[in-house]
Amino acid sequence: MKNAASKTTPDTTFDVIVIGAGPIGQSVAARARAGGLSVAVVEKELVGGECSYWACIPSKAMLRPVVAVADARRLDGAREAVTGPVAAAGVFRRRDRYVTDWDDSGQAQSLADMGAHLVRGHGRVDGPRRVAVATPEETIVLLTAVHAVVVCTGSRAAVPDMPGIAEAKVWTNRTATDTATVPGRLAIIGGGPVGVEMATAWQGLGAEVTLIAREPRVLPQFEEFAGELVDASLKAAGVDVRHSTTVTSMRRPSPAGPVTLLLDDHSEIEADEVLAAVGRVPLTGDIGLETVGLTPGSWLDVDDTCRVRGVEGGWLYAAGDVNHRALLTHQGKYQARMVGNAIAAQADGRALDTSPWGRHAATADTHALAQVVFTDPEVATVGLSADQAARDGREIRVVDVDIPATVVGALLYADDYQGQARLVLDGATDCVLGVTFVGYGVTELLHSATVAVAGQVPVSRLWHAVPSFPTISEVWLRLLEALRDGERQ
Ligand SMILES: Cc1cc2nc3c(=O)[nH]c(=O)nc-3n(C[C@H](O)[C@H](O)[C@H](O)COP(=O)(O)OP(=O)(O)OC[C@H]3O[C@@H](n4cnc5c(N)ncnc54)[C@H](O)[C@@H]3O)c2cc1C
Ligand SMILES: NC(=O)c1ccc[n+]([C@@H]2O[C@H](COP(=O)([O-])OP(=O)(O)OC[C@H]3O[C@@H](n4cnc5c(N)ncnc54)[C@H](O)[C@@H]3O)[C@@H](O)[C@H]2O)c1
Repeated sequence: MKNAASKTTPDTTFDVIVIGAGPIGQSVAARARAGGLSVAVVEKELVGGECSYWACIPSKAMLRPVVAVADARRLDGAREAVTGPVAAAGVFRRRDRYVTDWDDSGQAQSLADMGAHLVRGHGRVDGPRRVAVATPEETIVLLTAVHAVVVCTGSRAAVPDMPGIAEAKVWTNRTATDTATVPGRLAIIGGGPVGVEMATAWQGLGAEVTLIAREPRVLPQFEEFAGELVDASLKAAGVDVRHSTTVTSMRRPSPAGPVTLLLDDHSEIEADEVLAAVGRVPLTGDIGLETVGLTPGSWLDVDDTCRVRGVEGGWLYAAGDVNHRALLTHQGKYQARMVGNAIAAQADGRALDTSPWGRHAATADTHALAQVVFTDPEVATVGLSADQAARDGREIRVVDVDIPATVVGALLYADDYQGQARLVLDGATDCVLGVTFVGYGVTELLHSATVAVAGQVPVSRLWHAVPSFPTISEVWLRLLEALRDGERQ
């Protein structure tokens, strides 16, 4: 791992201090600089964070070649051109290029270009408006913030507690995205986004993957049909998917030998590596929260402007994974824009607009959260699922369409298209509350749905948004027709 040279400044008072230079910290810095404020950014590892080097970027760099080959295999005429397996070495080279060989000098330069001061080292809050940075040179740099400190320290992989797990040396998202050899057999614990994406990638790269999901289906937090379609496709690709199954212990008697996993049904699985994909833990254990009356190790509880609750003076903010609102890069960057704008507005003496959908309220986190899971088929979803809307006590209308049965553009895209779409409407206003698409090539459709949900577009107006023929986006028309046909019955 290479680090760009450290650069601190003699001036230790800044308008804003950001702890953590992942995508979210960088975005806060950019907005605060755009608002005319001076900014220090503290980073203990690589500028760019988990997302750039061990999460979004490397995982998608590895998945795209796997899915491109699968796409070709779904087309008569193109299928014949695929004459061998995915070349893992080429995929790893591609990934290494996208993570710039884990060298952050380019991203450090971007911070410098925006006029933010990078301080390399471990940052800790040190009482009100102060941050102490333990530098690699073993000095302490004390920084003072005039307006705000923003915690953007992100999260790390959770590792389940069970006998034998320490000796088994399990993979986390880091190993799963920076390893350059394909294990013969890979067992994955957890059927969330990390579990299903990594199962897709590593099975595609040649490993024999077993996916162990605690719930009755994978992707339990999404619409039921999403989990079912992804589940079926993983099985069709050769993944051994076990549902409603828990690993109770594991043993790896020899460090270079295989791992044996004991399951709750008393059966055993042998694997060469095991990936823990069971969620995240906040990186707040050692950032000085106790100096301002907060609990170390906890997710930071924030309001809609991402200001941390319970801190006198309101100078502490938290954005990105660390506040647990939405563990996604784009949603965190959205929060960062709110935070940067709010701090700049307050520094200027301007009032904040914190009303729902206001300029300084991250309303989309709760009402228009968008996410794509890059499996094959992909899952693209925004807003509320039918279950979430019902749990909120809303009166809703739900309509589903079978994409290959109704959308010719989908069939032109893939000869054996698999997919489904769901529209969730507010029964009182007929506005779009949520949309889920599952299918090949649906990722780029998602933003149409995001605009409809965030814009609270009513169905009557959607009829005037005419999708082009013959594209997969004609699924919108089929959803409206299914809704109208349902009304006639
Ligand atoms: C395998 C995987 C794939 C993913 N894919 C996607 C995807 O496709 N799309 C998507 O939207 N999201 C994806 N995510 C989620 C995404 O990675 C996170 O939501 C995102 O990284 C959060 O950004 P962040 O800036 O809050 O935290 P991070 O990216 O974790 O950055 C935090 C930074 O803070 C630094 N830091 C921590 N503590 C300190 C300290 N005390 N002092 C100084 N610096 C500190 C860290 O070194 C790090 O650089 C994925 C996650 C995983 C695990
Ligand atoms: N494309 C994307 O947007 C993308 C991709 C990867 C990750 N992410 C984000 O990163 C975060 C982490 O993802 P994740 O999949 O690790 O977490 P997750 O919390 O979304 O899913 C983890 C799954 O593991 C299960 N689990 C928990 N403990 C377990 C145990 N001991 N044994 C078996 N199963 C167990 C959970 O029930 C859950 O289904 C999520 O918020 C996710 O949205 C996003």
